[in-house]
Amino acid sequence: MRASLIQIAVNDDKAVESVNSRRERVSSLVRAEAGVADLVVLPELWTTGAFAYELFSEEAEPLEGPTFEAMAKVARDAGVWLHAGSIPERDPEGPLYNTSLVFSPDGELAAAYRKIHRFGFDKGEAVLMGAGEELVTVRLPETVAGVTTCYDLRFPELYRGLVDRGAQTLIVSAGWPERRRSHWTLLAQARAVENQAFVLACGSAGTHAGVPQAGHSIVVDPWGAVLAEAGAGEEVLRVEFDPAKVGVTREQFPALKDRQLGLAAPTRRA
Ligand SMILES: O=C(O)CCC(=O)C(=O)O
Repeated sequence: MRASLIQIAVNDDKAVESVNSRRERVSSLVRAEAGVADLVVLPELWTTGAFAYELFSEEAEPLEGPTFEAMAKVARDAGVWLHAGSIPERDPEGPLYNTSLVFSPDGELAAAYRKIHRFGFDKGEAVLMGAGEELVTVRLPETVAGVTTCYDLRFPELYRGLVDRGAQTLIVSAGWPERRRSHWTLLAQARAVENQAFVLACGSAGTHAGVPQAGHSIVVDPWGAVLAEAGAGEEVLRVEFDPAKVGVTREQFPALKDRQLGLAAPTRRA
């Protein structure tokens, strides 16, 4: 399977690049992967920038808004599976959500995932957006992918839940800050090793509301080996991997079978 992770540089200054111009630029970048990739992955909140909190409400869209339309079209044009990163979604009945969209090569919505773990503790996304409640997997041609977003990467129980639903590839779409880049790399490898799954983690470049982004999108195999890693700037990270390696790894080193499921339920909060 051939995957392209497009590590978009987001500048939240609209005088430098408007949301519309970025949508067009990203569409061209995805279109350029026609014939090169089976799956394309984009970062979290690339229309606004993950830390440009004041833009969330201003640029929020209904699920089937302009980004949905543009990404559905470009998935079809390019003939690729497209994880189109996430949008600030305005639910007419409720709050904003940080919602990832996955399209099939015929431009149909294959999955929508509302980020479960919101970042910011008592500010930012954690207060401006609602929390998703549903784990989401999507069946791709050669693998089942679990869909996750940025801060989710710190919560291993989410990934175990996805594995229990059949996930063999774990996709992380992120706007991870440079300040904690070492955590990003370490956690991506940890999620791959402990779940014996591929991890495709697509970050963002640039600076969002004064927060420099880590970039360093990374693809890790089920043994924890880094197959590809991007630098800090805008880049298309291309990788080819064999999804069958998940089954082989799980069979040859069957650690997942030794889980003690009775330990999983938390008894208290830290
Ligand atoms: O967990 C982190 O260090 C970064 C998380 C984050 O930036 C996000 O979820 O938007």
